Amino acid sequence: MIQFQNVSASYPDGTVALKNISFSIKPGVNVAVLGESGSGKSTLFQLLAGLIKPVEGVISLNNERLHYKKKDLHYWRTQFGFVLQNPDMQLFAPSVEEDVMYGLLQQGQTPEEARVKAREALNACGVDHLRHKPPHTLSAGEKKRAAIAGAAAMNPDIFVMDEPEAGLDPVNTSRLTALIHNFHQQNKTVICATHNIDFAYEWADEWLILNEGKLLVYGNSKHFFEKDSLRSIIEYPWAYEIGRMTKTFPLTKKDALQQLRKTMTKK
Ligand SMILES: Nc1ncnc2c1ncn2[C@@H]1O[C@H](COP(=O)(O)OP(=O)(O)OP(=O)(O)O)[C@@H](O)[C@H]1O
Repeated sequence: MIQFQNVSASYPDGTVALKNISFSIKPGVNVAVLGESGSGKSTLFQLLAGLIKPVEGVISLNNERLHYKKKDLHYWRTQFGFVLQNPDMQLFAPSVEEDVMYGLLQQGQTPEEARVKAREALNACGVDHLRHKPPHTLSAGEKKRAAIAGAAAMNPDIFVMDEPEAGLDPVNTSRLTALIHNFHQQNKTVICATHNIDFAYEWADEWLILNEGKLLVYGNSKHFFEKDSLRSIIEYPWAYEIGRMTKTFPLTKKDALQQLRKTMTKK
């Protein structure tokens, strides 16, 4: 279980990016982190990665508090797979395959084992054909998928992804959704910041909404969108809206489209 207890964070220039945030995320849950630009999503992820320290409050995983000594941080980070907002910050090896293998080799795996796992992850993310290319020559969407493959290859319990769908075309966004469902089946926790609520609606169990550095609401999918008061803050997923109109509440875009077709044919 990941816990934030009264966590506040600020930057050296004095910007207070998060104010007194508390929440708990149970293992195996998919959480969508939403909020306007500048609301504090990336700051929350930097805190989770131990890249910045809170000015107040406690961050813990399975009741173990995050400490900032090099050894503690190293252990903490082995439990997470991070996908940063900007993949250029993450990809550095001469080839995509070497990049994905890097973390595995650091773990002490043999080059043979590392290559097999890297190929599996690259395949799952649809970038195996790019494995020999230098990462900087990839398109933005390809870089993103290579970075996701790097995290997936390490088989962490928790994935933390900052706008992983940004720059992906619809086919690759669907692939990413399938990958998240796959992680879910393996009881992994997925925490994902996104501006695309329709993408999140396909996989999120819980929703965490930030507004100007404050935690506005944390709720589960079942009743989350029934609160009409949230309409002034977020755009509702279109699949939910169709479900509400037709009183069917489908969960997937495919179901929603089918429902819409049925309703249109009746008329
Ligand atoms: N290095 C920094 N130094 C000073 N202020 C920062 C720094 N990084 C972020 N901020 C500020 O902290 C606040 C939260 O920023 P953050 O990047 O966490 O927002 P975000 O919700 O991830 O935004 P976006 O959706 O645009 O990625 C903003 O006011 C931002 O200007």
